[in-house]
Amino acid sequence: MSNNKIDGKQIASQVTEKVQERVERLKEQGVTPGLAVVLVGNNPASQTYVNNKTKTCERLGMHSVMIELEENITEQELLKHVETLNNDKKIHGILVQLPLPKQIDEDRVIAAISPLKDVDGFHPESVGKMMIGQPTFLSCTPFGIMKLLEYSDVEIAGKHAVIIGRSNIVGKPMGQLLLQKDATVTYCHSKTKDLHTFTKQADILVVATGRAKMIDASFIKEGAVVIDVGINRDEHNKLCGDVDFASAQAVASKITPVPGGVGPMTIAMLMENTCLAAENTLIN
Ligand SMILES: NC(=O)C1=CN([C@@H]2O[C@H](COP(=O)(O)OP(=O)(O)OC[C@H]3O[C@@H](n4cnc5c(N)ncnc54)[C@H](OP(=O)(O)O)[C@@H]3O)[C@@H](O)[C@H]2O)C=CC1
Ligand SMILES: Nc1nc(=O)c2c([nH]1)NC[C@@H]1CN(c3ccc(C(=O)N[C@@H](CCC(=O)O)C(=O)O)cc3)C=[N+]21
Repeated sequence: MSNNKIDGKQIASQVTEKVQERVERLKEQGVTPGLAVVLVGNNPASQTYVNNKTKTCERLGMHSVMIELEENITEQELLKHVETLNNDKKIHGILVQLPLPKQIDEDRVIAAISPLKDVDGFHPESVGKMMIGQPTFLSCTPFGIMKLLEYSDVEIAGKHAVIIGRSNIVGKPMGQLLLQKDATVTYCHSKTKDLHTFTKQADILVVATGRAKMIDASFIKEGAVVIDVGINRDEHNKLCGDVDFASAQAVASKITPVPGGVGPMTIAMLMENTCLAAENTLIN
């Protein structure tokens, strides 16, 4: 199996093309969708993602602002910035890049973002709505993975989906979205005993652990679809996923690479969510 790579970059560009059309329609009605990205401190990896986000905005004709704040900012000061953005009519989406420095309570910052501008889908109101299947902003990475599966004609109903990782931003919402499409869902995490037993049953395996190349062919059932969320650096400082791609590709029916898999989809869905937030201002 050599032609089984899912091209996330290509699918992301199909998604952003549709977003671009919606941006043009919004502009005809006098609204330019605007995204604010808040970056605290100078983590070089975060800087790269944030730059990708603002560049994509510009390419699609959207308005974007980047707010860079000192590592030692207080929680109160950060909350003030969020409040200003909540009240800014030119801004439809707010993303506060995570993780935040330790003096800041992430939950409080996320809760301070207006749910109408919560394009990350991290606010408790958005998470709650997602859980009960009401329309809302969906967390960009799991949302992007659902699109990848859709564009790649992967059947979900009745399949056993195994998720490794249970973070609030990737693992947990991923399981919910797959459940809503009638998959049978199993969550694994660092306390899971005998991980192989579970992963070997997976028709769809989503890996989001942050452990470089931890999943090789021995964990994978012949013909499974493998989605690699991880973004790590290997021993040569090269970008790599949580899956050992060369090994896994030989047994998977379809597999996402890193880079060029889930990452570009996360950004595409952020653009779609920002566009939706702007459209909502015309309806409400
Ligand atoms: N491509 C993209 O767009 C994005 C990529 N990422 C990347 O995805 C990865 C995961 O991100 P995120 O969910 O935020 O990470 P977290 O660190 O928040 O969560 C990692 C999860 O993996 C579990 N885990 C860790 N080690 C093991 C192990 N050895 N066996 C089984 N489970 C394990 C943890 O278990 P426990 O809960 O028990 O600690 C935890 O639930 C990272 O590499 C991150 O950089 C993240 C967001 C977007
Ligand atoms: N509030 C918040 N929202 C996030 O969505 C969020 C976050 N915080 N913190 C960090 C993680 C990580 N994340 C990525 C997004 C895109 C790529 C991406 O575009 N990756 C490219 C490669 C990028 C590179 O070259 O480094 C790829 O996989 O092809 C990666 C990772 C979003 N996150």
